[in-house]
Amino acid sequence: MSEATNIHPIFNSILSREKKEGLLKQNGVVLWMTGLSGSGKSTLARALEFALHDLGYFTMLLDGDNLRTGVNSNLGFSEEDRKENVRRSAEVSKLFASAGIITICSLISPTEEIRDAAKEIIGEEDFKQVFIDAPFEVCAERDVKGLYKKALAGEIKNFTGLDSPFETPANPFVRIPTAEQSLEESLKQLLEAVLPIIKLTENK
Ligand SMILES: Nc1ncnc2c1ncn2[C@@H]1O[C@H](COP(=O)(O)OS(=O)(=O)O)[C@@H](OP(=O)(O)O)[C@H]1O
Ligand SMILES: Nc1ncnc2c1ncn2[C@@H]1O[C@H](COP(=O)(O)OP(=O)(O)O)[C@@H](O)[C@H]1O
Repeated sequence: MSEATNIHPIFNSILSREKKEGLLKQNGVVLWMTGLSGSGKSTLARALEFALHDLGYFTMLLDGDNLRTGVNSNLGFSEEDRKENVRRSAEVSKLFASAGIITICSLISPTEEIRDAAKEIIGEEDFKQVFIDAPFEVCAERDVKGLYKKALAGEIKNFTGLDSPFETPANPFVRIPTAEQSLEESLKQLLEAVLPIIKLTENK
């Protein structure tokens, strides 16, 4: 909630979103990737961005780890901080999507409440939830950054899936089971889901 008073927002620009989407020849959207650490969010987000770029789409990738070095640098991993982390990331994503950009936002965003809050900010129409699904044991086995080893040794507190919850998304736009298929198959599945919604609709 804003703490400032006497604020009078105007539309950012009189140039409409439709005009921008028309120029870019695409529909702006937020592809919201959720999943455990090590599930494959960043890997797939990067692969998707390259693939879309090669197909002529204009994209922006917002990755949780990266956002935490900048706009979210004062936040940790308590429930309150994760909520604020997701709130800010959703607000930023919304700005990019409103400029017609295909925005890939990859954050653990561990609970339904947190993801619903992101959906509320971005708007149901633009919010497409991509569940990157890999079991805790598989992520711990991959242990890309060595965080599971540390968390299981008690060196990291509030670790997602261990002493901090991760809730399975009830109704994702698409679920990508990365423990059951290759990166190439995951990317293909993701592209098949995404391409129909980003193709420019008539009259723009
Ligand atoms: N306690 C704890 N739990 C989970 N993850 C941790 C933690 N501490 C640090 N990290 C690193 O932070 C990355 C997750 O940040 P997010 O902003 O995506 O998390 S959240 O959406 O606010 O829950 C996460 O990145 P990914 O592995 O890409 O998910 C980790 O690199
Ligand atoms: N089908 C798949 N899709 C994405 N990543 C996969 C897949 N299969 C195995 N992996 C591996 O899993 C790891 C996921 O790590 P990362 O992308 O950093 O996850 P996250 O961003 O969710 O923490 C990478 O080492 C990646 O190569």
